[in-house]
Amino acid sequence: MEILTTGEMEQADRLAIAAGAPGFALMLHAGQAVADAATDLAGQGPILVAAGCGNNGGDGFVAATELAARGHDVSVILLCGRDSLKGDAALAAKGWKGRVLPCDLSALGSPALIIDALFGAGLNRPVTGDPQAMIEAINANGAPVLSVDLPSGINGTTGAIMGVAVRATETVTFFRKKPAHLLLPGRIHCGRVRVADIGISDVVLDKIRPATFENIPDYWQGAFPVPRIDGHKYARGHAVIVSGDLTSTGAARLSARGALRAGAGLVSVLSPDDALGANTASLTAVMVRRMNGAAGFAEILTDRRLNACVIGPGAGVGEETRALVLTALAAKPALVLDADALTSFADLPARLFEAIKETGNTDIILTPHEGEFRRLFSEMSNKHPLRSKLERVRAAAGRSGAIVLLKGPDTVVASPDGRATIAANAPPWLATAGSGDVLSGMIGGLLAQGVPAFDAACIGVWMHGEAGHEAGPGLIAEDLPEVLPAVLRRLYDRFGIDY
Ligand SMILES: NC(=O)C1=CN([C@@H]2O[C@H](COP(=O)(O)OP(=O)(O)OC[C@H]3O[C@@H](n4cnc5c(N)ncnc54)[C@H](OP(=O)(O)O)[C@@H]3O)[C@@H](O)[C@H]2O)[C@H](O)CC1
Ligand SMILES: [K+]
Repeated sequence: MEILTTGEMEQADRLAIAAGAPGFALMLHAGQAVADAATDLAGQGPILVAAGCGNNGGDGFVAATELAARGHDVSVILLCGRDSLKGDAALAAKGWKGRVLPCDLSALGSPALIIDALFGAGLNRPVTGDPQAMIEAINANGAPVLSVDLPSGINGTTGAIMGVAVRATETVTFFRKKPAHLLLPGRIHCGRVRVADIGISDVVLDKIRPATFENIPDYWQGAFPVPRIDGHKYARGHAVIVSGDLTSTGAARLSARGALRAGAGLVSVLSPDDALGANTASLTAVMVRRMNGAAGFAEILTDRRLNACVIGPGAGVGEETRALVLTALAAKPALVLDADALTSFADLPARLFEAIKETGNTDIILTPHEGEFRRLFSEMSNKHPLRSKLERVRAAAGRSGAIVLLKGPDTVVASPDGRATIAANAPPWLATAGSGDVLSGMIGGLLAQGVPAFDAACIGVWMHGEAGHEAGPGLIAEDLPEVLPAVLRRLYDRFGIDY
């Protein structure tokens, strides 16, 4: 499903109006959708609408009018004088026949529901003064809150808090989600998110051509790899995972198991001499192969059947790992660079990015967490506090020439071609030691099966999140590969694949 920035949403609005849908009709639909959600939340109790001075407030007036017509006890507080309302908002306020209370915090009372219609897409600066006091009072009130379009104070495009923001129980947005409904901290402030149809046709998307999508199976169903009845294990690729030395071999084994469970036909751990014993003693279906430094690695990779490679988990930071990465880049298998493979280039990012661009290989994925991202992409990290995670990852993909996957509760995957996805399905307990190692292996396993890199990254992230839910609280990284069959089974059912 497409995600629209507030600018793109305005464009959708304009295109719909140009195609014959009156702007006020859109507002009427929006207000009705808010009223429907409010009825579900408030039961028969009194409802307070806190309205702002723009069209978000206009939606609030329409909802108030509709709810009163349905027999609810409704009151409205307005941030500004009624006379200062303009356009559709003024029209909506005319339809409201009840009293409008002045912006007095004591007027909030003890409603069964507060409808937050203070600011939506038009928020353009930090919230101060009366609106700030109103938002703080709404948060302190204790009543459930239904936000119109966005929790007031949240920037729709970045998900950032503009000084202070409403904490909603539920948010009703219109036509499509905005980045703030998925990116943190916005997502936390939204509560449940409902997307309402307000009469804008999907045809407008042909003109807007959005490049951001929610990372859900519908988005990548066409790229999802299904083993063929007439296939064999060699048709499902051979992923190789580079192991660290004797002191750190577990990460590569976790990664390898992730690759195998994600469906790679064959998986090998490439092991330095000193770690051969440790690796062979603890692997069964995954094979182990001796690898002596970058020269040995180059020789192994001359076998083109080894079509996907993961470097980074437990690899160690320094010149040796840099050499392995440059060797893999030259050999051109599909490649996941994670953890130490990224940190090894923290002081020489340009060297990595130039090598990536020189290969012409488009199947390269960098999978940093926030710390690794900051080290590798220091020029596009948190210097601009209002630059969103989405924008930072897009910029990093453009700069590096690789797919960049920035992990977190709102994992963003971006491609140098501009496409990006945001995932919202990861449970908090997924943030545990070794979890990222399994993810890199799962993506390697998908690459081995010939899935294009951007899709492999998106599928891997989504399945990893689902595996987190499947294993549940208390999960450790070892659980993740073991619950993948259950995740895959549900996907097969969802896609209608026979098995
Ligand atoms: N897009 C659609 O399809 C539809 C959208 N609807 C609803 O409309 C809002 C967007 O309405 P808009 O009037 O553009 O903006 P807001 O209501 O969010 O904000 C109103 C004005 O508030 C001022 N502002 C901005 N930031 C602050 C601040 N921090 N403190 C005080 N005031 C602020 C700003 O005006 P200025 O002149 O003061 O700059 C805003 O313009 C959308 O979210 C939907 O709810 C339609 O009803 C349905 C179709
Ligand atoms: K709002």
